[in-house]
Amino acid sequence: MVFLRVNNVKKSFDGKKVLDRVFMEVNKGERVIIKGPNGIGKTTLLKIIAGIITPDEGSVEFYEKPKISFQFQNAVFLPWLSMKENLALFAKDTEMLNNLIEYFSLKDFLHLYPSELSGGYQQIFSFVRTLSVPHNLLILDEPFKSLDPEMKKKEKNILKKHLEDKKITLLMVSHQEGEEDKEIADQIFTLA
Ligand SMILES: Nc1ncnc2c1ncn2[C@@H]1O[C@H](COP(=O)(O)OP(=O)(O)OP(=O)(O)O)[C@@H](O)[C@H]1O
Repeated sequence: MVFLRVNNVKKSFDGKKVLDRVFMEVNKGERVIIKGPNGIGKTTLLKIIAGIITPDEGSVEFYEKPKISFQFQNAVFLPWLSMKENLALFAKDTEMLNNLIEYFSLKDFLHLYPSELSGGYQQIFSFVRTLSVPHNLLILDEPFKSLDPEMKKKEKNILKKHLEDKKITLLMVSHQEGEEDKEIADQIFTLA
């Protein structure tokens, strides 16, 4: 069953063509990894699908009402709130949130402010928040960036379990090497 279709999408910034005639079809529950060199337009495509950026031409059609949770490439938190307060703002699935706090051993970090966390832990908190926002379409922009191999494995394992359990559709930008993407992806979509 088709979940979404990207139909002939074009986008330019300041007269520079970034996306040109992009077509994409994603089935419900499918896991799509989007690849391509830096600056080719991967984030722009994700933002167009999420409705954050409007395409110059073309359209994105959904065949089921999307409930989107989006992890941005750079973690965005309110600097004047603790991590606990930041999570409480959006992470409405408290069962998922508490399970993930336990799984990633984050309890000791909850009282800290975003600027007091390492880059890797900011990414993990961002991932935890994204999974704890109710969704049927999960959009992850380089979620493994800045993670050490052990954390990356942990994050991948919980992501796979989450997708399997709930029939969630995944769009993910990733720069993983070689066979690594195949652990998660049903479809690899390359922008060139
Ligand atoms: N709001 C914007 N205004 C102007 N130019 C933009 C804007 N957003 C993106 N661009 C440009 O569009 C191009 C594609 O950017 P995008 O972030 O989509 O690439 P990417 O493939 O995700 O790159 P990376 O792998 O480095 O994250 C870049 O040249 C970027 O500078």
